[in-house]
Amino acid sequence: MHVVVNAATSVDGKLSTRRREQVKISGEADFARVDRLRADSDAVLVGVGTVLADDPHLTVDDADFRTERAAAGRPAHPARIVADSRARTPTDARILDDAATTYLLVSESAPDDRRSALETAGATVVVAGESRVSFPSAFAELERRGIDRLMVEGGGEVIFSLFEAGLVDELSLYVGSLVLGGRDAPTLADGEGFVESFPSLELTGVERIDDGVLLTYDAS
Ligand SMILES: NC(=O)C1=CN([C@@H]2O[C@H](COP(=O)(O)OP(=O)(O)OC[C@H]3O[C@@H](n4cnc5c(N)ncnc54)[C@H](O)[C@@H]3O)[C@@H](O)[C@H]2O)C=CC1
Ligand SMILES: Nc1nc(O)c(N)c(N[C@@H]2O[C@H](COP(=O)(O)O)[C@@H](O)[C@H]2O)n1
Repeated sequence: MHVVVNAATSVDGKLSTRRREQVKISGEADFARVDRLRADSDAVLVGVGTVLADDPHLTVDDADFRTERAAAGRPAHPARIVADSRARTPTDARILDDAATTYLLVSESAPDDRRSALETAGATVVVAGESRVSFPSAFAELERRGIDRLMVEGGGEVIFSLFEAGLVDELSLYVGSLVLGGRDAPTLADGEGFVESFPSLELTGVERIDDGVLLTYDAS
């Protein structure tokens, strides 16, 4: 599976505010680029922290991109995937509507009643890992279900885990021209943090978009 992480941060590396409220960091042209990335993907993944904070829809906005996908025999929208160890996704989350297939990656510790409620709400539940989602085994299962190109949209906990597991192939990072600050605000990669061996990236592109900069990296 080819994994592309995309995120937008402030110049001080924050994904959102200390209140974890969504901030529009990207401008119009960058959101159009993100839409293109979604349209080129088999699935888009976020963590449950992002679902709880943003209630995202994760569908393709541009009708031409959807038509292009349909012409290639693909569903109009990529599948949506939530990493949600304890099945905390609300049953009325936008990600569970019938616009696209939604996979919920849960761990063995997810309560049965929450799993059933989310299945009833339309999710396809995949169990991987004991207390938290094991991305290597979850991705192997997703690959068996036909997901070869995966886009990851955040947040910082999930992105850290994917770097830690060596599962990131590409990173595209839009740096908007604003400062969010806050020692508790989420950053591109949170989690435990690395102390000895750091994932190193190869810078493959620098481009001005809107009033910010798109940095692209090869991480494989
Ligand atoms: N500016 C941007 O591009 C984006 C910003 N955001 C912002 O990021 C914040 C949410 O990020 P986070 O709180 O970091 O949450 P997150 O979206 O990374 O989700 C973390 C949760 O995922 C679950 N999870 C399951 N297995 C896991 C594993 N192996 N490793 C890590 N997590 C695992 C856990 O329940 C964990 O609490 C929000 O404020 C949101 O607005 C989110 C996405 C993109
Ligand atoms: N690329 C990007 N730029 C920003 O400025 C952002 N705030 C985000 N956030 C991500 O977009 C998701 C919202 O998706 P929908 O519009 O609801 O489909 C949000 O959940 C973050 O993953 N991204």
